[in-house]
Amino acid sequence: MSFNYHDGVLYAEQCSVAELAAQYGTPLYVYSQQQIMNNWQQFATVWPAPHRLCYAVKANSNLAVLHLLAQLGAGFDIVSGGELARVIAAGGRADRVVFSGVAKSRAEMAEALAHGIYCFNVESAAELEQLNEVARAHQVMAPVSLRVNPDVDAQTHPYISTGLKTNKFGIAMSQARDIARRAQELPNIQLQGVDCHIGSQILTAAPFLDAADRMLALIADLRQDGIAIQHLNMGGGIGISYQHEQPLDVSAYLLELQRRAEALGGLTLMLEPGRSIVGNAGLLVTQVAYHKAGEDKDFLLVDAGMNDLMRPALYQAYHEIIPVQQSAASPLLVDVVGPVCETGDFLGLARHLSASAGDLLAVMNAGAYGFTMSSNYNTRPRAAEVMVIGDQAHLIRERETVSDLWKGERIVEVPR
Ligand SMILES: Cc1ncc(COP(=O)(O)O)c(C=O)c1O
Ligand SMILES: N[C@@H](CCCC[NH3+])C(=O)O
Repeated sequence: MSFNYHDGVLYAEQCSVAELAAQYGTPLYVYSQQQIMNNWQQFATVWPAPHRLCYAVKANSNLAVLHLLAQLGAGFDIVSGGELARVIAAGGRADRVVFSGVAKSRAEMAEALAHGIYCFNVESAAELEQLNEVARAHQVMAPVSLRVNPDVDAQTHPYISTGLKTNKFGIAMSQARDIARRAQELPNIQLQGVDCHIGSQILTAAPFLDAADRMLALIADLRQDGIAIQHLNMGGGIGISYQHEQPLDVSAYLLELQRRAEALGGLTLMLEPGRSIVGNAGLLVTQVAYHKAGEDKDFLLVDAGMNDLMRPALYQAYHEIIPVQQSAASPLLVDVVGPVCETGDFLGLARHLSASAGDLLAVMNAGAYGFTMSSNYNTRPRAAEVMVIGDQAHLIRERETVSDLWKGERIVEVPR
């Protein structure tokens, strides 16, 4: 791991987290470049070409993170025109981009066609028809993968489960053959593959392999219908350890996927990992503003809130919270809560910590869906982000200033 204690002080690679907080202020996101690279290699070493890894940009879309992954040879899974623009700005290759999302606009389709992306992961019959129209208007062929909903239970939090037929995502398995046939008929659609994504923070291989079997059976059916399918994209979703969970063995999963796909033959495999690439490579540093002794329990009131890290409030997600400077004082039972005016504004409940005003805490495993889900609620500027490379720290996003937050707003005079 790239975050370790030395003489009681937390380090990110060879940089003291306390010194980073002193230099850049808090709340502060700190990422380890080495950890991102290690996570990437874990996939890349067992995934020989032509198989392709498309990093899910939504997990962490900082340009420095995207640039690093582009240099490592990554493709990118995007869900908006904004994410496409980020990939391009970071030096990513458009021809390695796959475009997911249930409600792509015409403008987003046109933009992605102009850049020559690898394919659109199409999620409905209506989207397919619209994409054909947009491609025809631009006199190009639109490369397409059909995102199918395999109806498997990913056994994860209901808000991040996407592969059940009650979820909004993907084309129902029962409609996939008809829609594939329609794709063949449409003059500006080039059907290349099929994909699925069953959910996120999945800790066992079983739901993935169950989905893979269903997708492979579909590919066999489509081929029987005379429809050539060249790739199978199994999406992202590989979980990480936030508490003491045992995550699945990535290489074993990838090898088993390859083994099952080889039985069918002629398939390029793709994945869209997000969290498993950046999740454990980031932490959020926050400073304790006050210690409040309550009647029933104590609170540590800190300067990071749900607007900085939304996962605890939104999913009751657990993030380990540790002191930046270890102390010998005996820990107290506390709720670690933010400054936002919401009861759901907590980073951790019922934790054993000894910390007082001015002390720094690190919220661990915050590299994925941390900064990207942050907001300006309560007119709070978003945190700065720092990338650590060995003993060097690089400011990769400045803290917002308050006046940034009303850019574009207009005062309207009240009629007299
Ligand atoms: C279509 C798609 N692909 C990939 C991902 C990345 O998932 P994860 O970060 O769990 O790997 C997501 C998010 O859940 C997604 O919706
Ligand atoms: N945002 C979720 C992950 C899933 C999002 C993408 N489908 C999280 O923080 O865990």
